[in-house]
Amino acid sequence: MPVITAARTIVTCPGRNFVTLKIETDAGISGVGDATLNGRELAVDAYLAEHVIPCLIGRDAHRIEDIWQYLYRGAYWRRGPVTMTAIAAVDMALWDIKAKVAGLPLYQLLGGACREGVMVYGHANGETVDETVAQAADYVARGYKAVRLQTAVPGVKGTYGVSKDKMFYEPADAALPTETQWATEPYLRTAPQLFDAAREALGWDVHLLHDVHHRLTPIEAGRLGKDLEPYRLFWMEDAVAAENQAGFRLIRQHTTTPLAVGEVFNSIWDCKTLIEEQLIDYIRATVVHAGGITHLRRIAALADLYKVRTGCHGATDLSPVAMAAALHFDLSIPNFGIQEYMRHTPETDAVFPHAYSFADGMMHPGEAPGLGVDIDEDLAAQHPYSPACLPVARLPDGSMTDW
Ligand SMILES: O=C(O)C(=O)C[C@H](O)[C@H](O)CO
Ligand SMILES: [Mg+2]
Repeated sequence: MPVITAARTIVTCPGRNFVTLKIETDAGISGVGDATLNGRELAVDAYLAEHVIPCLIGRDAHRIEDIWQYLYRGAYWRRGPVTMTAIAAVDMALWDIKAKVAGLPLYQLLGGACREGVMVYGHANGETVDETVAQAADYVARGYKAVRLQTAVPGVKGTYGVSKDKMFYEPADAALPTETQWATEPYLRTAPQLFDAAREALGWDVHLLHDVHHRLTPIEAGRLGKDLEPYRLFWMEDAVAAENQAGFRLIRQHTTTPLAVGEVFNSIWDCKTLIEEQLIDYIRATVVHAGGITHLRRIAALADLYKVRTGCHGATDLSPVAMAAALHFDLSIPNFGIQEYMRHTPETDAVFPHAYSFADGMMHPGEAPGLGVDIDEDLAAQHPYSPACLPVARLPDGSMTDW
């Protein structure tokens, strides 16, 4: 059995902040796990360093489930994004070690491939409907089978999802939260125009997705879902604040547009009602924020009973370590739906050399043993941590709303 001899976190900022956990064993084999919680990176770093790492030393690295239970139950204060991101990092690193010891890519240990590749969606965004549709066309030309479209709402400064840097959208942009605006009525008028233009230009052979980013009330979301029905979206994401799960019952009564939610969920308990009552179609809980591969497999198994498919979060704040873990998971589960894929910058890719690849709209984790991703610690050290927060949003009258 490989015994855990040391563990440490590496905080680096190759364009954006990432926290990586590295666990070492007496077998000379180490594993990596992503511990990045966007805008709150140092909270997880401290949680790992102060409360988790001391508990790992001397344990059998192969006992993944037992260590998961030990950390989850042992905290007494269960769940929450900081705790579950820390546990996720440990879990990913232990699966990495186990698969390296076996000499197999991780997906083989998870039951083997259920499909040839993982369908991903990219992000198209623009200041105008035309610019956004042109961006989407660019993604289609690059082989993408699915594209998320977000366009600026006229008169709304800093509309969610619209960025100057088209390829590497990163909302955590300042040491203190940037103030953006939100106005629901113009948004509800603009979104159907966007998808009308998109279908007109792109046709029907590409999946179109949209993220509402928690902005609407349930009845507004029902109206938007209904207005978008003619354009046959793959999904409408985060239509209401995810805490208000009863809101999804109301949305369901009004629209057949498929619903996705869950990027901010951190445990199966967040997903349970929505899945069991079949209030959603895609669960977006992700490997780094929902307790790692061990816990996400449990969520996917529950979802499979109700024909709910996965659509894991995959924004750039998930490091290449989490991206690799997600791809092994996606390849191995029966009820995979789609995987979000926002490309990392070349600086990030250099710090995290990886085996996964993209071709023709599909990704594959590769055949390297383990997760197939590493961290170049010398290079990481050249990019020191730089504080960056997610934005906040205000309504036209100045009151705070959900970002
Ligand atoms: O990728 C998405 O769907 C998002 O909503 C991106 C989030 O705003 C981002 O990951 C927050 O850290
Ligand atoms: Mg989202």
